[in-house]
Amino acid sequence: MAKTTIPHVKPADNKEEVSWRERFAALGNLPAFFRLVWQTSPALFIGNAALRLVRAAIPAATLYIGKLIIDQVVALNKAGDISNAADTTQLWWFVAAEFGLAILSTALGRAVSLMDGLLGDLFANQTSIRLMEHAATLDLEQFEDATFYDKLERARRQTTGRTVLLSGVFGQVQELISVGFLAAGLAVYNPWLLLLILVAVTPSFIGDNYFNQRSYSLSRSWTPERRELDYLRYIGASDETAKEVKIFGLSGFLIDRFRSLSWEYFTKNRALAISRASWGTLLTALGTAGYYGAYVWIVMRAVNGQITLGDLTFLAGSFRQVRGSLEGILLQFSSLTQEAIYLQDLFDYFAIKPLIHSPKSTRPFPSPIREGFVFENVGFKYTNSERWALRNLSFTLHAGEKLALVGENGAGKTTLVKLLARLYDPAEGRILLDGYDLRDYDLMELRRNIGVIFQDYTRFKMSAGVNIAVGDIDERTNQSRIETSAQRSLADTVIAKLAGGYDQQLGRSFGKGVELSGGEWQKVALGRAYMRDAQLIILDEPTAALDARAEYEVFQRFAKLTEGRSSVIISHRFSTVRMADRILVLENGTLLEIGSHYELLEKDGRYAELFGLQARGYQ
Ligand SMILES: Nc1ncnc2c1ncn2[C@@H]1O[C@H](COP(=O)(O)OP(=O)(O)OP(=O)(O)O)[C@@H](O)[C@H]1O
Repeated sequence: MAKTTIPHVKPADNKEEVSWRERFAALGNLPAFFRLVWQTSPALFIGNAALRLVRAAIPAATLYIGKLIIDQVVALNKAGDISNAADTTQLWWFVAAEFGLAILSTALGRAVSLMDGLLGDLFANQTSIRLMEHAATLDLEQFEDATFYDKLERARRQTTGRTVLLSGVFGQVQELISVGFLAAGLAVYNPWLLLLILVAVTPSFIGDNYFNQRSYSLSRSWTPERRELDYLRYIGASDETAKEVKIFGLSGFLIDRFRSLSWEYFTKNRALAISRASWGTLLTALGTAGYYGAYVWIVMRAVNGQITLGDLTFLAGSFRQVRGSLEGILLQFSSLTQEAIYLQDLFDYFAIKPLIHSPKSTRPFPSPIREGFVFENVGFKYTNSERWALRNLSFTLHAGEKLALVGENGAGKTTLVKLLARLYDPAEGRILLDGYDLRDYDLMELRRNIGVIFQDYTRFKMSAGVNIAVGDIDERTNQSRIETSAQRSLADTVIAKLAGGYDQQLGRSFGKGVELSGGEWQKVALGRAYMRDAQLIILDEPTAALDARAEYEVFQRFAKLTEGRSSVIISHRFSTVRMADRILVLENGTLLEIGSHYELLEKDGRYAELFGLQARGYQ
């Protein structure tokens, strides 16, 4: 992926107003933007620029030929010999030339918008890919941060509609060149006309800038609410939520929230749009008055015979076009700075750097792991929380050991697992692997050696085979490996019942997808653990949805299949937990007890209490 160096300005995240200085500074993003567009397709980029250049010369040329035609007609009239074929040859050549220019202009216009469209589509695709690539490098913690999500959301919106900016800037340059030609013609007659035009368009330029700024600020400050609106629209009409929305009768509640939030946004936008339209009309009228002032002056000169009729049409036409083009340029300029500020959001997102990464020089990953993982006084706090999720945690997960984590909801079990996989780094203390800090190893290699199935595993709306293969996606075409993994996790019996077998689309979102039961999904997800040839396998409540027989079978197999490897199991079922070599009991993020099932029963502490509670429940 090509590297892009960027941000020039950074409007503070929730700031409502964007100053003029910031708007101009945001234009500094344009070179980086054009680099991205150039990388998208150099051929389309050059083609587009070249065609626009040619097109820029057409208006002045057309007007000038128009002037020649009129002067010629007047001259022929004066001579009183319009029927003389020899004298009209030149006239018809001029007409033919104007006709040719008109055709050329239309053809070029079509070609340019075709190229804009193609380039825009390609650019949107490539930016989406970059967006996903960058997301893959970021930390889990960054995804859990609401302001990050707002940035991501704004960046995502940049991936479409960027053709506006693209054709805007190209069009701007094209217009400027056009105006250059026309203005040169006007200046020859009277340079003051140019000044008059500039004065005439200034009020509407200032007005437009002001309103663009307000509209950007409004849209920016409403990013969280717009995200909420999207979310409400999604949960109000989605297969995933339909069940609960119906049972609990939530649609009224969701619609009310959507209605009030969207109405609030609409009214703010409407107020802005109305005042923009009113001021726009007034300020443009000022410009029109300026134009007619100049027009009167030109007409008077023609009446007095100071300029020819051809000159009159050329000047009036040029004047009208220069005014229109200048107005367009200035208007575009203000929306251009607005687009450039939006662009800042995209670049801001790309500028977010992950905090968890591999060190410059890495230590080779032990194969096999000899000593195991050692937690030394580990503490961790989520950024958006005041509480320590884990604190003063010290224990060893020996190589080849089967460790179970037990604790009440919120005790910190999942957090511990996330630290092992370096989804987060400890805020205090450290985790060692075979004597060295986890941070000394290559991050990808560490993750390759650890297989984790989380309790909230993802149900990919893809084929059954892919849903297992995600455990080691490089092996997705290795059918026998997928099937073996499925047998080990009991997913094979689930898949045998599917009409499409391993190719069966799961989930109802696409085509002929079928939905699985909770336990069936869990068996499929468990298969991922066996796809991965990991040295440490972690199952976070992997059997919560399984029936008693399936759970028993899964663990019998799991014990056998993880022989010689380390494993961590989180479970609230003591029938599962007791099979572990040692059990670690967590409470409020701290270690309460650690030992084998029998040791802990003998100790008669919290584990014995919880075990007794559950056992009594079955009596
Ligand atoms: N992403 C997060 N951001 C902020 N706080 C979090 C986050 N994830 C977990 N927590 C908090 O950290 C604490 C430990 O959570 P953790 O998920 O590790 O508990 P657990 O023992 O796995 O619970 P359970 O048995 O319910 O799965 C909880 O108080 C929880 O509210």
